[in-house]
Parts: sequence; C-alpha cells; structure tokens
Amino acid sequence: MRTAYSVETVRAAERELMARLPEGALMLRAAAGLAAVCAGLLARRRGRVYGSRVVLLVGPGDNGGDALYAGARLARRGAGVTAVPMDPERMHAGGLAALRAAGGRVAQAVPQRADLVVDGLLGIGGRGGLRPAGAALAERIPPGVPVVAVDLPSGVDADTGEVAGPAVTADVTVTFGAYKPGLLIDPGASRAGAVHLVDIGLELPEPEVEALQHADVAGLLPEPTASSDKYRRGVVGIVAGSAQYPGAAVLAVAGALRGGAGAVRYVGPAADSVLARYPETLIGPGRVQAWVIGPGLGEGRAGEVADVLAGDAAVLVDADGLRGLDPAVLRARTAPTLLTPHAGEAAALLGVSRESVEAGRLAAVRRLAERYGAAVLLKGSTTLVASGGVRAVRVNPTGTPWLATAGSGDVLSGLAGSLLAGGLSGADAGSVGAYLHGLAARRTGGPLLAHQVAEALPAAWRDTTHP
Ligand SMILES: NC(=O)C1=CN([C@@H]2O[C@H](COP(=O)(O)OP(=O)(O)OC[C@H]3O[C@@H](n4cnc5c(N)ncnc54)[C@H](OP(=O)(O)O)[C@@H]3O)[C@@H](O)[C@H]2O)[C@@H](O)CC1
Ligand SMILES: [K+]
Repeated sequence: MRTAYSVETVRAAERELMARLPEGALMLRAAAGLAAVCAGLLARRRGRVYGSRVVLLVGPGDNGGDALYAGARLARRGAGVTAVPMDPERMHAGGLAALRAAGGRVAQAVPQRADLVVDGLLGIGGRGGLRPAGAALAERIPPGVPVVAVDLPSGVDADTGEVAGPAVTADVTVTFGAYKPGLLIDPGASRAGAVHLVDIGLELPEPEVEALQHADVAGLLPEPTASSDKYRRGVVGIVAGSAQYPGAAVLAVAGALRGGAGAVRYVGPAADSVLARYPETLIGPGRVQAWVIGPGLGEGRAGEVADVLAGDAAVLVDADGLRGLDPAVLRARTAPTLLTPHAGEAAALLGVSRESVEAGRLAAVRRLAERYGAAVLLKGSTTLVASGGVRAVRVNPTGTPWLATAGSGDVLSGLAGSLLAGGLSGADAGSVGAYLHGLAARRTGGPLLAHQVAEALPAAWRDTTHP
C-alpha cells in the first residue's frame, strides 16, 4: 500500500522529530536524498556528475534550502551549479552559504544550457499556483532538460493535487518523509513524474490517503478454491438498461462476468441484447449476493432502486439509480453499499455545484461517505474511494484519460458489483474494481471502446496475481 499524509500531519511529525535532533539535521537528510537522485540521473544521462550543468530554481523558504544544500553536494562532486532565486532578497541563508562554499554561483536569469533543473521554488508551504516571479522562472526552464521537483512540483497543492495557476511539470519528484496526497491525485499527480520517497525518519500516524499496489489487489481478489461452486463464488444481479439504453445493460454484464462472481443474473428490459452477447447470463429475478442497479436505467425506476435497497444483499448504485437517494435509507442498511457517482452525480447528491466537487474532490468524496453512510467511489481522472468512519481515502493509481469514454462506467459498475458478490467490502470492491478497470484500459491503450476494457479485464487480473 502506498500511503500519503496531509501537510498538517507531516508538519506535526517533523516538529516532533526536529525537537530530538540538532538544528538543520532534517534538511541535510532531505538534501542528501535529493542530491543522490540528481546524481543518479546525471550519471545515467551523461555518464558522470563531474562537469555537468545543474540549475537550481530557488524559492524563499525551506524548499529552496533543500535545493541549495543538494546543489552544494553536487558542486562538491564537480558539477557546475547555478542558483536562480525567485526573490534575491529571500534565500535560505545556510543553504546559500553552503552552495557558495562549494563553488556554486547565483544568477538572475535561468541558464539555457543545462543538464538538469531542480525545482526548489515551493514545497508544502506553497499556497495557490506560482505567483508571477516564480512563474517567470518556471517558464524559462529549457525544453527537453529533465526537471527534478523538490518535495512536490511547485504550484501543486500538496493536500489536494489542485493546480490553481502556473505550476512546474517534473520528470521526477523527490519527496521527503511521506507522499503528499497531491502527488497521487490529479492534476498534481500527472505533474509529478516518477516519485522517489526519501526517508527522513518521520514517525507517522494513520494515513489520510492510500493507493493500492499490485500485491494489495492480489491479496483482496477472490480466487476460487477447489471447493468453490458457482453459488459459493457469489451471484451478482444487474438491474440496468432500458429500451433507450440497452447497451448499458450489456456493458454492465460484460464487467460483471469478468469480476470473479460465479454467475451473473440480469433483470430488466434488455434481456435479449444481453443474451445475444452473453449467453452465460441468468435472466430474471432470483437470489444474489450483490445487486448492481442504475446504469442506463432511465427515468421512473425509483421503485426498483428502493426494492433493492430494502433487501439484505450488498448493493452498488450507479448512474440513474443515484437520483434522489435518501441518506436515511442508506444509513439504515446493514449489508455493504457502494455508490459510484461521477462529479455531476456527486454534486447532485451533495446539493452543490459540479465545479465545487471538481475543485475539491477529496473533501467531496469524504462528505458523501459520511452523509450516506456508504462506501463512495467518485469517478474522475483520479478515482477516489471513501467509506464512512474510515480516515484514509483510496486513490486509484491506474487508469488513463482514454477511460473517459461512453460505457466505461457501466463496465466498472458490473465489475465492482461482481467483487461485492465475491465478499469484498464496499471500499475494497470499489478500489479493486477501479484498479483492474484502469489496468485493463492501459493494456488496451489508445482510443478505446468500453467493451474492449471489459475484454482486457482477465489479463489485468493476471497482471496483479502473477506479475
Ligand atoms: N520542516 C522540515 O523539517 C523540513 C522541511 N523540508 C522542506 O521544507 C519545505 C517547506 O518549507 P517552508 O515551510 O519554508 O515552505 P516552502 O514550501 O519553501 O514555501 C514557503 C515560502 O513560499 C512563499 N509562497 C507561498 N506560496 C507561494 C506562491 N504561490 N508563490 C510564490 N511564493 C509563495 C511563502 O512566502 P509568503 O507567502 O509568506 O510570501 C514562503 O516564504 C518542504 O516542502 C521541504 O522541501 C525538508 O527540508 C525536510 C525537513
Ligand atoms: K518544489
């Protein structure tokens, strides 16, 4: 599991550790880790550190201090190091002295001949996008030169991944003590490049954000044993599709058939389309361990949603099923419930604007989970999964922008419902489903069709269980 911590938590852990260490020790640890990653990059790119040209973009705070101390280390190994300050009056004094003592220099303009640029403009003390002086330096980063961000790309909000204005795009980010949520959540995540974590000895409590890795997914996936039959492996029921949207039913069934359940049952008006494509499907009402209700349902089906929610099977509610949900009904349920809204549906469930959900996705998914007493999967460029009473929100590290295509949500709801039927909790079914769905989309690549994602799911499953 990859875990991430808010600025507040990181700062508290830093204070505790700093009280027990000589002054400046943490910054030296951070700078040593940063310099090692930079040296490795230079060695791979040029064969050696000696003689390479390193440019430091230096902000007014400790993030700039890290860059200056790391620059001093590289200068001692023979690199030509130039520091360019955002504000010449405000530079970390100790770092500047160390750089100068090691032979580094300070310039007012960004040199255009460089082998590496180190972005030490803003770290966890940054607020909002870069202001004009920082933005002007970032704009002058020579094209094609690798950029290493110190702690996080400057201009990215460490807690949320929001980018409110100009920001640096890094090839590598060297982060200290702990991942910050903004390194795992888009748009910040896609600005960070490959992230290296440098251990500076922080002792941390439970994380605020976590991301599954292959091994976690493999551990959660329901694998059949010699004694399992189709009923023990769970039956998932799909209530989806309408005369207007029969395709949603077919795609939800397509996802469900690849989610490990022993059987998939379909209830609704698109049975002919479903059977034509998937003769494996059971048709009509019957016993299930989990229901998926909502994809392509259209208007006027609230009674079916209420019936399903009144039962004692696990339930995944998606799309049209999410309209007008009553928090009291959901909170009274004892079996797992998973809601899978996109930003617009989440906004309607919270009674706020879509823009406010997009701007604060982490807060929105937490509020939904608390209000509805259910696990909630908020779809988007980084899919988030929260469940009421659990501190950590899961962010999905797989996926690709190509997934924003018609029907891909229907496949995900079938898949996650199938995992619910296999006995996973709402949060596990949602996060494992999103993980496999994202991997399958990456395997498919390029402009993709939703049914291709469903077809790639078995291969994605094998990627995690037999990497
Ligand atoms: N604490 C520790 O033990 C360790 C910390 N470490 C390192 O310290 C970093 C945190 O350092 P930090 O707290 O000094 O904040 P930092 O990110 O450098 O920036 C704050 C400065 O920027 C300014 N500023 C803010 N927003 C801005 C904007 N949009 N555009 C322009 N300017 C803006 C703001 O000024 P003001 O808003 O007051 O004008 C303030 O002066 C952390 O990320 C890690 O790298 C490591 O060494 C490990 C040990
Ligand atoms: K930075």
